[in-house]
Amino acid sequence: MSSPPMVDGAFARWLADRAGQALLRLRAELGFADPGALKSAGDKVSHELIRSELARWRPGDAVLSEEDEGSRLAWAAEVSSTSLSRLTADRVWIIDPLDGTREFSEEGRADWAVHVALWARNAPTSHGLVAGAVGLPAQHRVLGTDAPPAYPPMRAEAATAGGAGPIRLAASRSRPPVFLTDVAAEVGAELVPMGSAGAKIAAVVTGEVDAYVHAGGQYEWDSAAPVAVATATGLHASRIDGSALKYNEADPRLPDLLVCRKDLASRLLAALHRHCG
Ligand SMILES: Nc1ncnc2c1ncn2[C@@H]1O[C@H](COP(=O)(O)O)[C@@H](OP(=O)(O)O)[C@H]1O
Ligand SMILES: [Mg+2]
Repeated sequence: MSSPPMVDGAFARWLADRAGQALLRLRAELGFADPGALKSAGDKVSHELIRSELARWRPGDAVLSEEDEGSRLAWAAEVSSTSLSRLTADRVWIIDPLDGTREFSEEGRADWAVHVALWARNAPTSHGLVAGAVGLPAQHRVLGTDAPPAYPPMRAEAATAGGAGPIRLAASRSRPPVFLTDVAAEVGAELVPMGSAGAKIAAVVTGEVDAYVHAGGQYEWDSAAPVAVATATGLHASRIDGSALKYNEADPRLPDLLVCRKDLASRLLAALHRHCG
C-alpha cells in the first residue's frame, strides 16, 4: 500500500475516506436486520481502523476518540494525571469514528459521518483546530480543510423570487433542543430534522440548509471535524451564547453550538439569547 499524504489536512481526508469505505462494506455485509449489532460493529470497525492508522502514521500525536474507554470522563477531575497525555500534547486528533450511529443502522439513510480533526496547541484560531475532514460515505463525499468548499451560495429561491424564503434550520431528529420551535417561530425558520452533527454541519457548508443549532448535550468529537471544515469555509461557528468553541479541554463535554452563514449569526444568536439565555 502506498503511504498516505504527509500534509495533515489531506491525511485527515484519507483517513475519513478509508473508515467510511469500511463502514459501507460493513453495512453491505451485515444488513439491517439487527440494528444494535450493526451500530456496535460500526463504532468498533471505524474506531480500530482510525486508531491503528494514527498509531502507524502519526505515532507522536495524542488521540481523543469517542470510542476510547473513559473518553467521556472530565479527565482532570476524575482520573489520575498519568492519563492526561492529551492535555500536555502539542497535537491531538479528535475523532468520532461514526457520528449518527442511529442513522447508520437505518436502511436508506445517508445522514451519518466519520469525523477526523486535528487540534494543535499553537493554532492561530480560537478553537485550535488546524485540520479536519468529515466523511459522508453514503453521500459519496468527504469535506475537508485541505480543499475547503466555497462559501455556500444563496439558495435558488432567494435569487429567483427576490426574497430569502424561510431560513432552513437543521436540528437533531431524535433530540432537538426544547426551545428550538420558539426560536424557529421568532426568526421565521423551517426546521429540517436530520441525524449526525457532521451531516448537519455539512448541509450548512453545502448550502442545503442555512443553520444548525444544537443544545442539551454533545462532546468535542461530535463537532470538532465539521467545525474545522465550516470555519475553513468562512461560516460562523460558536456556542449558542456566542462564545468561542474550545477543543481539547479537560472536560470533553461541549453541549451546544450554532453553525450558520455569517449574515444570519447575529439574528440567530439574539433569538437564542431570548429563548434560552
Ligand atoms: N443530549 C445529548 N447528549 C449527548 N450527546 C448527544 C446529545 N444529543 C446529540 N448527541 C450526540 O450528537 C451526535 C449527533 O446527534 P443527532 O444525530 O441527534 O443530531 C450523536 O453522536 P453519535 O452518533 O456519535 O453518538 C449524538 O450521540
Ligand atoms: Mg457523534
